[in-house]
Amino acid sequence: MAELLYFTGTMDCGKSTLALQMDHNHKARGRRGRIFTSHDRAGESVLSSRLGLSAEAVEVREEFDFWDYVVGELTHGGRIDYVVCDEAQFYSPLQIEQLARLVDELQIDVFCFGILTDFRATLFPGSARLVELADRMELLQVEALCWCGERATHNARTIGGEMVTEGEQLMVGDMETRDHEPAYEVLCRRHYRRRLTQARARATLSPEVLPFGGAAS
Ligand SMILES: Nc1ncnc2c1ncn2[C@@H]1O[C@H](COP(=O)(O)OP(=O)(O)O)[C@@H](O)[C@H]1O
Ligand SMILES: Cc1cn([C@H]2C[C@H](O)[C@@H](COP(=O)(O)O)O2)c(=O)[nH]c1=O
Repeated sequence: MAELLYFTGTMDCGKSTLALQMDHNHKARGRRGRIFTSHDRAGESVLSSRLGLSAEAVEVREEFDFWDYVVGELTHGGRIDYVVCDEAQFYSPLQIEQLARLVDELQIDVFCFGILTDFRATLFPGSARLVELADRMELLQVEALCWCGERATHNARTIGGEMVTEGEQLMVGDMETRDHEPAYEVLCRRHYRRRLTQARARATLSPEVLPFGGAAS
C-alpha cells in the first residue's frame, strides 16, 4: 500500500542526503520517480545535499499543482511509482493535500523531507499539514548537535552570531556566519530559550566552563 511519509529533523541533519538515497534505492529496483524541491540553497530546480550530491528536480512554486502535474505525466504515457519532495516545509497546505491524494487515489508513494519549525520555533504551514496527514513521520537518526553537545532540536536564525526573532518566515540560508548576513544555527531547547548561540557562549562564558575549548553546557 502506498504511503505518505514525512522525514524530519533540524537543519543540517541529513534530510536532503536521505532524499537522494531514497531516490537512488527505489530507482535501483526499477521504480520510476520524480524529484521535487522548493527554494534549495543551490538554486532553482536542484536538490542538493551538503555531502556534495545533487539531482535535477522540479521546482515547486506557489501555484504548482502536484495532482495536475502527475496526472499530466501519466496521461502522456509516463510512469510514476513514487515522488521525493525536499524542503517540504515550504509547500502550501493545499499542495500537501494534493500529495495525500496521489497516495490514496493513484497509489504513488510520497516521501517528504523538511524541517518542522522555523526560527521562531513555530510550525511551517506545510509541515503542520504533513503532521496532520502523514501515514508516518520519522525523525532522522543522525543528530545535529547544539554547540554544548546536546541533540539540537531548534533552528535559530542569527545575524553576526546573535539570535534574531524578527523577520520573514522564508529566508533561504546556511549555517556559516558571515559578518552581518543572516545565517542559521541549530541549538538545544535550553540554549534556544536563552538565545545562547555559540558566538554568544564564546563571548560571555569563561573558558573553564567551555567544553572542548569552544562550548559550554
Ligand atoms: N565533510 C563532511 N563529512 C561527513 N559528513 C558531512 C560533511 N559535511 C556534511 N556532512 C553531513 O551532512 C549532513 C547534512 O546533510 P544535508 O543532507 O545537507 O542536511 P539537511 O538536508 O538536513 O540540511 C550533516 O549533518 C553531516 O552529517
Ligand atoms: C529555520 C528556517 C529555515 N529556513 C530555510 C533555510 C534553509 O534554506 C532551509 C532549510 O534547509 P535544510 O536543508 O534543512 O538545511 O529553510 C527558512 O526559510 N526559515 C526558517 O525559519
